Amino acid sequence: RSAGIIGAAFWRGQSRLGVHEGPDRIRSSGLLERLKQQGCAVKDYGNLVFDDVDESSVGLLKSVAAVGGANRRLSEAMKAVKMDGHTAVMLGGDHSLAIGSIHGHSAAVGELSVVWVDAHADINTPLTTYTGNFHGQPMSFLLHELHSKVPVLPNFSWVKPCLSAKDLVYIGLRDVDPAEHYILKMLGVKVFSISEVDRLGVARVMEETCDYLTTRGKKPVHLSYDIDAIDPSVTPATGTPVVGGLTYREGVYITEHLSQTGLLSAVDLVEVNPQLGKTEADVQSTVNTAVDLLLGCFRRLREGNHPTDYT
Ligand SMILES: N[C@@H](CCCCC(O)O)C(=O)O
Ligand SMILES: [Mn+2]
Ligand SMILES: [Mn+2]
Repeated sequence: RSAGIIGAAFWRGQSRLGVHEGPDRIRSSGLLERLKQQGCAVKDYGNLVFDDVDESSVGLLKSVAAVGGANRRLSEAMKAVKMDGHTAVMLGGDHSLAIGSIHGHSAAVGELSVVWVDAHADINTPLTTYTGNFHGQPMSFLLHELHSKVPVLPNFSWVKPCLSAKDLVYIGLRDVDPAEHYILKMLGVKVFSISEVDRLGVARVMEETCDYLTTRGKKPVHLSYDIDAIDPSVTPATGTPVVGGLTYREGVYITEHLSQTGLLSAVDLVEVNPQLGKTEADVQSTVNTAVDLLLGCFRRLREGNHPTDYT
């Protein structure tokens, strides 16, 4: 297995400064070295350089052209990493980056499944959002079923919907807007909210997630992991924390399980904001958890591991 790392130091999908420091902070905590130590080949594609575009708003929508431009650049980069044969790792940056990440992944592999691990559904449209923050809207640009609900926006005309609602599963939802809840119900999207995690346990959630996604054939899986899915007591350094989240153990189990399917083709790790930890320990706990989640995506098991070239 090999990992292709892309840093997307982008924050204009939301309004709290600092999330652009995520990629370098995750790297400096030893992600690449730890991946190599566990037998994974690693290629670091560095941090994307985003053109300066006007950050003007369109009505409530903030930094529209900047978000569209950054995601177009990311989409091109993701496609290139996948064409190079790696499992792609996109380090955010805010969750609006999932637009480019999933779009570029799909440009390389065609049809894919998405597992979205998050406290939030991020499925507002530009017309239902009440904050204007694009990190709450990425899914609306990606789903075929919502295409007619998304208005034409500057720097977004390159985005082509690339995901069907039946190929999407949410895990960890606990802060969903009414409009989002209506959309999820209307489209019949598969959701394992935190209540289902409580009711079923994470092992059953993952079994059902994988059964659901593979009934119509095995597609490459795109795991979009928002660090705020994890409980804020573990990962406080993030922009939209919500109490009652996944434990560290549940969070890592999700990645161990998906890694063992052999279908994991790209991972986003977003919304780590080093400026939002009250203490350095808060930041380190958040970043360490992000690194451990990513290591779990590349076959690290908590039971222990040894080099495959041992007999
Ligand atoms: N639903 C809220 C909060 C979104 C949180 C975004 C995060 O999950 O990436 C909004 O639309 O602004
Ligand atoms: Mn979130
Ligand atoms: Mn999110």
